Amino acid sequence: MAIIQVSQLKKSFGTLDVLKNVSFEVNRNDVVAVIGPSGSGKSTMLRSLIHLEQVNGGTIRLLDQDLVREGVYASPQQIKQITAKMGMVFQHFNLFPHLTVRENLELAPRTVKGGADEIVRRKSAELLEKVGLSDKADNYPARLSGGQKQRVAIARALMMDPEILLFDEPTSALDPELTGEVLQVIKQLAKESMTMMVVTHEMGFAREVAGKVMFMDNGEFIESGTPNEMFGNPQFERTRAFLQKSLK
Ligand SMILES: Nc1ncnc2c1ncn2[C@@H]1O[C@H](COP(=O)(O)OP(=O)(O)OP(=O)(O)O)[C@@H](O)[C@H]1O
Repeated sequence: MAIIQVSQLKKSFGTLDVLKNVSFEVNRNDVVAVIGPSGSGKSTMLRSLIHLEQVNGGTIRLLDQDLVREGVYASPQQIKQITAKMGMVFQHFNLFPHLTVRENLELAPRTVKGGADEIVRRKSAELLEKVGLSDKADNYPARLSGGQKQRVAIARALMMDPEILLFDEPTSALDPELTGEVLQVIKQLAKESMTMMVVTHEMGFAREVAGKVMFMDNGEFIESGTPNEMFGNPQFERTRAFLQKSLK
């Protein structure tokens, strides 16, 4: 069942048409890798899904509710309610530098959801264990490696029990030797059937973990298919040309 349904999405920044006509669906439990050249609109598409960008036209239906239908947005209250079921992980982590790792995890559940202290504390401990960072709970982000920061960011997103997780180039800011630990956490989430869209330049990850790969170019999805189709089938010419160029 499709829990992300997007049709004819359009987004411009001034005179620059960044999303020209974006349509796609993602089913529950799918892991989708979004690939494509720099500037093609991948981040803007992802940010539009969680209402960090306001689109100029088209429809985004999430978990059977319209965030925006033919360019008309739901009420602020409905938008809040819909986007509360989604989590996002950013390229540059976006952790609060003045809060410890544990406080980063617990801030939103306490303030937004008004969670009981003990339950929130238990959950943050569980999630830090899940991402292998139990011993860093009282550290400030500045004391962590990039890979550790990104694992904290993932744990923080999970604190809100999202039904959909969006990742915007989660390993692009990391030294190559630190990408593995982050990809491992995402792989584990895939095993647990989390619905995920991952904008990535890591073709190995797309091949290994994603059930579907979507190739965006110039504000549109041009080709999509299973990793085997996309990376092996000459029919997907545009993707193949992009891969050849990006491997050079
Ligand atoms: N807030 C903004 N204001 C003006 N232009 C923007 C803004 N955000 C993005 N753009 C422009 O929109 C285009 C698409 O950007 P976007 O970040 O979505 O591409 P991308 O495919 O994610 O690229 P990359 O792989 O380099 O991250 C780029 O030309 C970018 O400069």
